[in-house]
Amino acid sequence: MSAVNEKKVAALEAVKFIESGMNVGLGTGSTAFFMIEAIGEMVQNGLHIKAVATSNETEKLARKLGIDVITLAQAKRLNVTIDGADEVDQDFQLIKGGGGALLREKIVAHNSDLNIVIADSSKSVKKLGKFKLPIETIPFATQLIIKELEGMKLSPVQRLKDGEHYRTDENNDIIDIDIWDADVKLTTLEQQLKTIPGIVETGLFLTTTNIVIIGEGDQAVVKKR
Ligand SMILES: O=C[C@H](O)[C@H](O)[C@H](O)COP(=O)(O)O
Repeated sequence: MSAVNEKKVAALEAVKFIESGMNVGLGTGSTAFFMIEAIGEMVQNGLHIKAVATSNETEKLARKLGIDVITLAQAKRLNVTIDGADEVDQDFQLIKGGGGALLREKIVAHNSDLNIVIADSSKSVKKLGKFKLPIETIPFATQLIIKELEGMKLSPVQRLKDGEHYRTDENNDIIDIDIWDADVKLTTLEQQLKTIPGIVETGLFLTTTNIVIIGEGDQAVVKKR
């Protein structure tokens, strides 16, 4: 079975956790797409939920499918959030942000009682870091942060789109860094990065995930923390 279908297998398992009356966080990306599509269908069939979107793209899709989208402030707290990941390890740690949505995704995950991550089997790794870690930076500081990250031997590369600097929904930059050979623990690395002024957030999600659902062929493998 192709990776695209494994994404759908994981997504369809995850939406079983959703019940009427819930506030639901909607992730971003090609895996989250299948989850949003499934929720749209459930709403058509009578499910009543309110949703908070982690990106403009997700919000647009959700509204198109008839899902009631509210702000995080209106929701106050989320019952469950379902989101994708670029990599997930055995300890429920993630790299996210390949699609540039890491900042809102991390805020939504932090404000959610239950965080479910869905992925195809290619995303499941023993060690995080083959995927370059995205970090979101304030444009005013980006070039100096790149110099600092070069000094930390993290091979920073500013993300581009159509030859221009990529801009997030919050109008920030993304720098992708190589953490594969970083000789510090991920928690330490996260702390080090967050102390650099101008780094708004990193794509390391180390503690928020409660459930990981991996599509393996036509099976959904559910792992609970
Ligand atoms: O910024 C994007 C998000 O973190 C996505 O959830 C992540 O990049 C995985 O995306 P996809 O499901 O398209 O591989």
